[in-house]
Amino acid sequence: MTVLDDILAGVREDLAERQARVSLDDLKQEAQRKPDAKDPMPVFRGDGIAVIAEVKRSSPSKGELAEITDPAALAGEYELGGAAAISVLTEERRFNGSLDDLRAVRGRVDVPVLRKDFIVSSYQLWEARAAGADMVLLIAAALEQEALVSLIERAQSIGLCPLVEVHDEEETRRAVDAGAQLIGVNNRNLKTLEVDRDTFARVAPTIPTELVRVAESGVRGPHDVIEFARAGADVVLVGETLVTGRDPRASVADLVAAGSHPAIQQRH
Ligand SMILES: O=P(O)(O)OC[C@@H](O)[C@@H](O)c1c[nH]c2ccccc12
Repeated sequence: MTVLDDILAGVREDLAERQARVSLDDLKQEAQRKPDAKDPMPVFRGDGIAVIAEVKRSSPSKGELAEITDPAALAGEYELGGAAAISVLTEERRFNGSLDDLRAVRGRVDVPVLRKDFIVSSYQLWEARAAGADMVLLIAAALEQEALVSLIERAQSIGLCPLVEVHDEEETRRAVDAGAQLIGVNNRNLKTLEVDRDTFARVAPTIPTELVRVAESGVRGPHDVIEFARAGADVVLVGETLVTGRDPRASVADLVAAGSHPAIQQRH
């Protein structure tokens, strides 16, 4: 059993509990009362490398990273530093996140908000929208092709922008076939939790140029932003470096500045 299998088993148990408490109809009604979702794609395709800054308390590989008593305040700092979007981990068991964190962040920032979780059911898409999310992560390694296709379509139909996460060329082919417009290459293998920063450079060339490419995990600072940009990233997604640093606003600003360096060739 891989780490991913183990995480997914816990996610399914927690999901079943929530489904027993709140009906899908009630969730849909709540989602429909929310303002329309914000589309992150124009900014992602715009000048410079966009930074998605993540609210991440813990991870299965490192345990507790930061206490984060006020996720909204942290997200506010990220936004002031120039983050193009905020990612909020909502998985509870391993990442110590919650949908309450996402709601709090949504209440504070104007930029798009990503629900970062292990989504296996359209119920979780409605939960995301009801909590005010604009984007959702869909992990190719966690989904059969049929489920990936239908979750991408369903997400789009309720106004959510799906970020489809891949880790190798085969998953990339599946994501492209499934109609993904926004593809994240995770430098961390979710089956072993190992980070290999060369993953992005290896996999990115197999993503069609008209799609938007996100480099995920292992971004330690401005130098890595420049490296991933040179390898074809339009966007970087950064968690640990920001939550463990002393000044999250300044850290984001440094990454954003690196991503607008004139030496970086813009693809879009
Ligand atoms: O903390 P890092 O190394 O900057 O990584 C952030 C993000 O990429 C990582 O949290 C992540 C990428 N894909 C995921 C899927 C599930 C949970 C977490 C993740």
